Amino acid sequence: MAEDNWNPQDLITKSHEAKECSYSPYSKFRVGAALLTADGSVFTGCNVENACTALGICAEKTAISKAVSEGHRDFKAIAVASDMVESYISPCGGCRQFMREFGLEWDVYLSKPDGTFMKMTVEELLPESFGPNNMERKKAVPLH
Ligand SMILES: O=c1ccn([C@H]2C[C@H](O)[C@@H](CO)O2)c(=O)[nH]1
Ligand SMILES: [Zn+2]
Repeated sequence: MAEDNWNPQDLITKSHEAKECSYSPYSKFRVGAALLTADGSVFTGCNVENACTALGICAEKTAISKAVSEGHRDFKAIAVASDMVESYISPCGGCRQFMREFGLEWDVYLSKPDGTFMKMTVEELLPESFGPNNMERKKAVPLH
């Protein structure tokens, strides 16, 4: 996906494709995510549940962790997909905080299976948030 020339619909399609890998035998609620980084890479994720149900991980967290663990911290957008046709999938509070760690001014596309979406910034999803700037004495080690 080219850096300055990307189509939200492509990212949304990738999030629905990622949903196909959802491991959700307990909730039967499939979620997929596709995260676009500043250099044009896309990292996808799905929710991964567990018999110890509290240990499940959301699709958004999976995608963000994949990207960060491969050296990406600069994000442009994340698309999120579920099977709900009546309402847009809405990231849980934990995922909103997870997104916020990497900035407030990037976009979240909340989608439906027909490809329609609602676009919100991370800041709109999590106003008045607590973030890395509130932890100035614990600066992250820079990548390069
Ligand atoms: O935005 C969301 C909302 C829910 N879930 C997952 C968590 C759990 O596996 C299932 C039901 O909550 O959906 C996500 O992955 N992302
Ligand atoms: Zn979540």
